[in-house]
Amino acid sequence: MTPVLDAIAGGLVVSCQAPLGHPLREPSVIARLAECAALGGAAAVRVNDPDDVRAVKAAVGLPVIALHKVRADDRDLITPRWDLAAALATAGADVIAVEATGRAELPVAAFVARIQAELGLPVMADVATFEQGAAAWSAGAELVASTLSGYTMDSPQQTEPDLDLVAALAAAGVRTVAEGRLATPDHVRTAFASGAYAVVVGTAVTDPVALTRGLAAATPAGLRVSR
Ligand SMILES: CC(=O)N[C@H](C=O)[C@@H](O)[C@H](O)[C@H](O)COP(=O)(O)O
Repeated sequence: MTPVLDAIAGGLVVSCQAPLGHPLREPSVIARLAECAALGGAAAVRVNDPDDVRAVKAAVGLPVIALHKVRADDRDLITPRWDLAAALATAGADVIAVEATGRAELPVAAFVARIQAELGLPVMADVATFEQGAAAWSAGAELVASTLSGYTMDSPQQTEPDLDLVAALAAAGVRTVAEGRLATPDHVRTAFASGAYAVVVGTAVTDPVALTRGLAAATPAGLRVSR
């Protein structure tokens, strides 16, 4: 087992990301979010794009699970190309997260094998369904994450985390990371009770716009606006 897998076992990974146009979309700010995650007891952070990876690596000693989002017609794809994975490794990534839904430029087995062989890094396969997760695990991905469930046509659309997917993958012996819409300590506890190896939380920790929106929507003024 690689040391980074030991480091995140049973732990919280904080996803420190900000989408294009977000006021926090600036590497030095993302690095500050990663510092907060470290102070709060995170086992690792998940970070988008090489500039942010470099800034975070300079700021904290935590392992970095790195990805590079690419906008497609319907949604962001997670590191769908080899050149993006290689650039993340150069920036200091400890784990490469990849699109494992069949929409990367390489079939999952070839992509995973190339990252492991040429970059020497473990792979987190981001999936939406059990079949994709089982295939990525068979292909040798060190971690399989439920990241994309709810964001594809072939996965359940829901506001809650897909802990059924986490439970099914874990029961099949897959080293499974619960990611996507986890927002409360109860979600975290339930994810581990479902067999998760680690959990990733993003928005609920690092997006004050989303947090404000949720609270504002509960005010009389917010309720009037949303009607
Ligand atoms: C679907 C997709 O593109 N997910 C991205 C993956 O890196 C991020 O935008 C999410 O914030 C991350 O997965 C954590 O999830 P949540 O923010 O729900 O805790």
